[in-house]
Amino acid sequence: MPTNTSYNKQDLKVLLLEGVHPVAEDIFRRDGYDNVTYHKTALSESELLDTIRDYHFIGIRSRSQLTESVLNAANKLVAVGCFCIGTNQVNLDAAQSRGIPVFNAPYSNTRSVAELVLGEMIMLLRGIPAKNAAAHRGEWHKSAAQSNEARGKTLGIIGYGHIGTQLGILAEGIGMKVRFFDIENKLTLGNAEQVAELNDLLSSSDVVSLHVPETPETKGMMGQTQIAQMKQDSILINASRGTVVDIDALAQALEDKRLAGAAIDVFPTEPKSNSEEFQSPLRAFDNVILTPHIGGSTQEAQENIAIEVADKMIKYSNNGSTMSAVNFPQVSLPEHDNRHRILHIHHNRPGVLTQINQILSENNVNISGQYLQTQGDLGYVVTDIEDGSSQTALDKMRQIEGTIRARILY
Ligand SMILES: NC(=O)c1ccc[n+]([C@@H]2O[C@H](COP(=O)([O-])OP(=O)(O)OC[C@H]3O[C@@H](n4cnc5c(N)ncnc54)[C@H](O)[C@@H]3O)[C@@H](O)[C@H]2O)c1
Ligand SMILES: O=C(O)CC[C@@H](O)C(=O)O
Repeated sequence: MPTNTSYNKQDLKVLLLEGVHPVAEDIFRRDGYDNVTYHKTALSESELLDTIRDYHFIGIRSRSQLTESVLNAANKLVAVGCFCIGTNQVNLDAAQSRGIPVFNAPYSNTRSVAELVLGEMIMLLRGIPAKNAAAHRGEWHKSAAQSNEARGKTLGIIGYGHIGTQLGILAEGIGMKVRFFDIENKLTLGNAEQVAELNDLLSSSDVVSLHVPETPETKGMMGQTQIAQMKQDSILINASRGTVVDIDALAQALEDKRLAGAAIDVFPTEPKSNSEEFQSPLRAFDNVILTPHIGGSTQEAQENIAIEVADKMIKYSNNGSTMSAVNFPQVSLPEHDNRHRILHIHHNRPGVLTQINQILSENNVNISGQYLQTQGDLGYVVTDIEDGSSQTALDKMRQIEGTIRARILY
């Protein structure tokens, strides 16, 4: 249901990129945000620099890079929606320091990734990708050589989070033994076993599958040394982030017949659009499944993501709630029917709350509810008020030292 706001929703411009599921556009329009621009592709940095200044909301997937310069140009930007899990394509600190929350969908496509990896693992253990490629060329490789059941084999999962755990359960369901390596101590599901050292996992697994985020520590974490620690004729799967595996080292291990195969969904450099050629040394190998970053691309996942992220952006716009923002203090707010709500975003320093309340008191504004949350250098104070001059109070709050932005909802 459209809610009343202090602004005209039709004046707020929404830019949806990278073919996010169309239900996102429907959700914005249904709530009264009629000014939606929808693109099937990503925009380059220079295109974003030209375009973003007009928009209040932007929805992207993993290709569009919201760098500090792009965010500098985004004068009107209120919030960013990443219609995916990963948020490494956004400079989160730069967004935070400008008071822009970034939302994502941390769970909606995890099952899709786990299912794809399970399928790839079974295919690779049977040597199907190479046999399939040969059959397409007219060759007939009827042989059981290097063709194995998954039952009884060991799957080593690196990163036992939302995807890693689901994969572990699915793999145990077909009789695999599951071991995992994670930097955190994790509650193990099923009969999975956490191992303390990465090389222990690598040297004992028939299949190694990566499910870590992109961080400084995971960049290149599967390099020449780690790949050399993997068992002879084992399989490497990466559907996490392209920077995690050294592709040249993997290509060399395949060339040397150290590994039996691989499945790679994410790459250090990915084409910006479907019309750009995909370049990779892995194209030379029949025993490698190459997929165009579609681990989470199912109808079910994309629709759920669109609903989740569009709802979060609209809720923030209409009501100020920031639940599950990845770079912002998280506040879950009740509706504010018949009350004005002032949102104040500031650098987290002592005395700001006192000054806000002083201003409200001096303007005879009666507070009916107040919420404060901080994260790092950012403070977020939400004040519901019943009477008094809210616009004057807002104008004064904007003068408080350290204020990044403030707005009012009614
Ligand atoms: N291919 C796709 O289309 C696709 C789709 C969804 C997610 N992803 C990517 O998959 C990855 C995992 O997603 P998730 O939802 O399971 O994330 P998650 O945050 O739930 O789990 C990540 C796990 O990795 C662990 N970890 C972090 N750093 C580590 C390190 N250095 N060594 C070992 N473990 C480490 C964390 O403790 C956590 O348990 C993310 O990079 C995400 O962007 C890709
Ligand atoms: O949809 C995408 O572009 C990214 C999918 C995936 O990598 C994610 O981070 O959720």
